[in-house]
Amino acid sequence: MKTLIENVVIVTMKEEDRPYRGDILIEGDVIKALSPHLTDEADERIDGDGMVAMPGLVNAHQHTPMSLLKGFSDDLKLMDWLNEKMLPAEANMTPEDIYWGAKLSMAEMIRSGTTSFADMYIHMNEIATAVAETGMRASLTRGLVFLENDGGRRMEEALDLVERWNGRADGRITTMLGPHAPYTCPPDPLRRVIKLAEEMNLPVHIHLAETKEEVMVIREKYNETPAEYLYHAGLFERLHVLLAHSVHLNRRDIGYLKGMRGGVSHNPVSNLKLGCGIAPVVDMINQGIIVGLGTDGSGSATTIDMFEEIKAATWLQKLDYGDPSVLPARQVLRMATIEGAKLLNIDHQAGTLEVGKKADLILIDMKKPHLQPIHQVESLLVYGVNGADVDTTIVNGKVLMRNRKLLTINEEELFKQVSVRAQRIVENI
Ligand SMILES: N[C@@H](CCSC[C@H]1O[C@@H](n2cnc3c(=O)[nH]cnc32)[C@H](O)[C@@H]1O)C(=O)O
Ligand SMILES: [Zn+2]
Repeated sequence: MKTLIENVVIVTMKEEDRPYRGDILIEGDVIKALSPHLTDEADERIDGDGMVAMPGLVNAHQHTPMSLLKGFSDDLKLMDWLNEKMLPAEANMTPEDIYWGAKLSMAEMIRSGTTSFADMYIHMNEIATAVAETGMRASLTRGLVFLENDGGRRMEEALDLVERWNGRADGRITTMLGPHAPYTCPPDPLRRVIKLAEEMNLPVHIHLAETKEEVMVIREKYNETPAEYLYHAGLFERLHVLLAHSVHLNRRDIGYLKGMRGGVSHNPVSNLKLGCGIAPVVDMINQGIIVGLGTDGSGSATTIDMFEEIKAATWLQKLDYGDPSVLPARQVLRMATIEGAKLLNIDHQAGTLEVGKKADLILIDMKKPHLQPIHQVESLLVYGVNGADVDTTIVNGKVLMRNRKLLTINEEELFKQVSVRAQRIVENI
């Protein structure tokens, strides 16, 4: 199958490239050619006039089934929100609920230009099934909490996910191990997970230093900062690690992360809404730490439109530094694409438009009052575009949305399922 996208403004997101008008040839699941003018025959042609083509966005931190909990308990502090609302609601969720909640998030992500995501949750078999069906690319993790017991069952589920799904769905699914956070993982189980991840050659996905409260709790328990705690457990020695949040890091903490494999998912909308603070994004980047963007679950962020994260990320750093030149448009776009792909360990496949990479790309319709005229495409992509401007979403060479119509998800059925399920889940909370 060959698809030719013609006469489109191409933003490759490669360091050395600048936007240019041209054609893109997709053959099977890969980008076969990118050029100002192609003359190839194709089975399908897409007229790209008035559109911008860019790499699909990478959402580096998600809890997809939490879409069922959006708007249910806003304006609370993180620990109250988590312990009193989210965890009891999660206890009421059946595997089928998880499947539909995950699908709801995927519908929203495809609609707003996200092509891959990193997910940490429960009932991962159902999430993986939804990924296989919707056609997205994902890195999946069973969250591991070791508070009231040794987490044995959770560990078994984590390994079951790896065994069943790593490398599956045409290679679109990969897996990580997911010790949930410093405050839910005591030293012994944390070290066990680290050792296992090293033996199995799996990356690790974990929350870090999201709130001031967390810093206090870890100080009381271990007389360390959360970053020190992970460092001394050996997390940054060999493993590829995806750290979510990393809001409250001091200079020494950033030093511990320096040179690590993997990096940080910055989730500014969730941090803003939960009043967590402003992550030291520019300081981390200056130390060579890779920083990508994520939404966190819709339970906290409400919407999972990565274009909102793009705006929030750059606005926050500009405000924090009192300097509009920090995190310029191009850099924040790279965070949402290639840097995120590095975090998911899929940068050999995704994150830029390049011949030989998988065809994960989006077309953005610029024929809108808020996106005309076009002086600098990259500036408009950051400060102007929102998720609803995405016209077409392609993952692994397959078109998942065209002219804003979803092709792998039946939305009518989806909305029916989620409204009934969402009601039931929160009934007694
Ligand atoms: N609670 C599960 C395991 C963790 S899955 C991932 C967890 O992260 C939780 N979560 C979602 N957003 C956040 C956040 O911002 N910080 C910390 N945890 C979060 C979410 O509610 C979910 O429980 C169990 O008992 O087996
Ligand atoms: Zn999270």
